[in-house]
Amino acid sequence: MTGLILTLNAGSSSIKFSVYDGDARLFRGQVERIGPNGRLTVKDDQDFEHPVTAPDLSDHGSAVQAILTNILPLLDGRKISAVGHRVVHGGMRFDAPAVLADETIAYLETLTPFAPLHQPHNLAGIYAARAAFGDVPQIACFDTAFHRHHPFVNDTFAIPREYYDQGVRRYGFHGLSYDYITSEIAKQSPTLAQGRVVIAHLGNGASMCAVRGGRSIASTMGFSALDGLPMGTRCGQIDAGVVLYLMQQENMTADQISDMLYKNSGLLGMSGVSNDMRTLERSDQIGAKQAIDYFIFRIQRELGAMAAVLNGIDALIFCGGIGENSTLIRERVCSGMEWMGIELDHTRNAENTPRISAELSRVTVMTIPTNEEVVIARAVRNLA
Ligand SMILES: Nc1ncnc2c1ncn2[C@@H]1O[C@H](COP(=O)(O)OP(=O)(O)O)[C@@H](O)[C@H]1O
Ligand SMILES: CC(=O)OP(=O)(O)O
Ligand SMILES: [Mg+2]
Repeated sequence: MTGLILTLNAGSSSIKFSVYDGDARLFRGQVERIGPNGRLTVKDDQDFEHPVTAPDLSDHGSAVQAILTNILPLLDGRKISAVGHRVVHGGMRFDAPAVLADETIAYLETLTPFAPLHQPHNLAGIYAARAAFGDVPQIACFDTAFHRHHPFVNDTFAIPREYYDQGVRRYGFHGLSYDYITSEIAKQSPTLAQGRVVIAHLGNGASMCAVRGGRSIASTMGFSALDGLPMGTRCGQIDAGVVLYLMQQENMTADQISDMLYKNSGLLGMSGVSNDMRTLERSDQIGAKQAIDYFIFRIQRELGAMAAVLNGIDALIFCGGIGENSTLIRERVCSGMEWMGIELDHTRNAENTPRISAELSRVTVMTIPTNEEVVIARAVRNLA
């Protein structure tokens, strides 16, 4: 491929992007906290931060526009020859990246109700890139693909079979991140790559994945990106009876419940303070403390479950905005897990070094910065 590759990775609260020339990354950056306090950063590969103009970062569509307006002038006239997108949901159909034909996009539109906080933003990026770059190949990389070969018991709910056949399954998400981390483990330790690894992707969205021999066995996320751990604004695992109660006794509509569970729950809903872990860590409000306590409790509980599913654990990897940066959260997750063979080295943990477990810890604990863009660019080079 002669031209440049643009990757777009729209999350629930951010859009990350990179520009690659073959394997070499030329630029990267992100719009963080999309909304009234959104912030755009653009860096080159020497980590030099370019000045930006970003008048409107109020929603995902305007954030994509701002990214394009700011990076295209930096390319010295070189053309973008392919665009790779993170797409959260690939449904039952995709277990690998795909070229975005009209018919594929139409299929992805039908999955919006499965991932309302993500899929529309991913599609907005696809439409914006089409408008900006015309016919250049566009490739979708699916968060669900990494998990598509879960054993049946980890793919189903105990409801009538017809719903499984319709696609009501435990898909799992954050697959690009898990794919990247798995490939990094393989580079750093071929022995661990063959082993039983639990990866905790703790960002604004958060999930954990059990990996054996490089393949996903289980995810804490299920049918939607609501399940599992509590997140910035999402509830995580919830008794279906609560949803029935809200409908039947509180007379809430489906839209109201959806808004509540996706946008007003999780760390934000519990704390009444913020969805942002940095703010919660600094807060002295009781709600902030309780929200963090619950976050830790659920991660530890799922860690036990993941280790059981894997028949033991050889490594625990932290990634995502919280996993990569919060010394406190990693410390608290590991504290009390000595029975499982986890022992932190507190100095290394405070330094965010890759290996943060103690020399004699039976389980290797690591912090590995995730990079979904590398996985997207890899797929574009293979398919475009
Ligand atoms: N130094 C830090 N300490 C604690 N939390 C942090 C730190 N840096 C970032 N975070 C948290 O990471 C989360 C965002 O993670 P990220 O993976 O970037 O989000 P997204 O899911 O939108 O991609 C926020 O809750 C933010 O507060
Ligand atoms: C699937 C998901 O939760 O993604 P994000 O962490 O980007 O919100
Ligand atoms: Mg993310």
